[in-house]
Amino acid sequence: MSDGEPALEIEHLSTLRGRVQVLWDVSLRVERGETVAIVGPNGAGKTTLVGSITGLIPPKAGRVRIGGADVTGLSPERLATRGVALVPERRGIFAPLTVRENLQMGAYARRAPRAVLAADLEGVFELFPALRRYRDTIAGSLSGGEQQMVAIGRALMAKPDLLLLDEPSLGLAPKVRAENFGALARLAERGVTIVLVEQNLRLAARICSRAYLMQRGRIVGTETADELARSARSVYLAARP
Ligand SMILES: Nc1ncnc2c1ncn2[C@@H]1O[C@H](COP(=O)(O)OP(=O)(O)OP(=O)(O)O)[C@@H](O)[C@H]1O
Repeated sequence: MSDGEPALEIEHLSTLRGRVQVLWDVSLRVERGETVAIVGPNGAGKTTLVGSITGLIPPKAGRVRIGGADVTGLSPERLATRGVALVPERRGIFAPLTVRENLQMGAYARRAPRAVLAADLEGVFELFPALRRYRDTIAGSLSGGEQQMVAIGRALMAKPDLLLLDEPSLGLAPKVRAENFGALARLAERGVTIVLVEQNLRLAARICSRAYLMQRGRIVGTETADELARSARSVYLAARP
């Protein structure tokens, strides 16, 4: 990644799913060290946008730049070597492997010395103490929240320049959700660049400094964390009987 360039820059991205256009002229920019949310209702196109950034759903038009380098349409594997780590919706861990093996898989492309990898593993265990306890447990047998810790930990083992998370609050009980967002907040404080795709505005506002709002495949506005927290309150009040 070159100095001074934004961590992520998307310009005029349009993407089809089958024959249906799902993303329309999406542009956004995330500076290094920022934590930025992409929020919007079901079907707004958030997952498609993540897929277009990570090469799973190559765009029809537009550009994706990571640290100034054009990575449009690169495969997820190639993108991983450019410093982008994805925590996918529904987590995508290796269920038959142990927690430790899952975490080690995250570092496979790094060719770092053993001592460095051991220190990084220790860093993940410090962030998620539950994983230290379960390091030799089969990951598939853990709770949803713990599996998400594994997925985030695995992404961190890649030492990413950009951490992308797709709906990390999905389907989790409030307590473990709060724990996991606490860990993300600590990562944000340490200067990890985070792009968080989220439907839960209140949670997004807790860790992000600003947000892009998506609706029907377009970016329709931006909000600061305070504005986002206020919108979360008004959505909540509007939903009350
Ligand atoms: N394989 C597909 N073929 C055609 N249309 C699709 C396909 N997958 C998704 N879509 C449509 O694309 C639109 C955006 O979906 P996407 O999953 O990106 O939204 P989202 O904001 O991530 O929503 P969610 O929170 O439900 O995941 C939706 O209207 C959806 O119906």
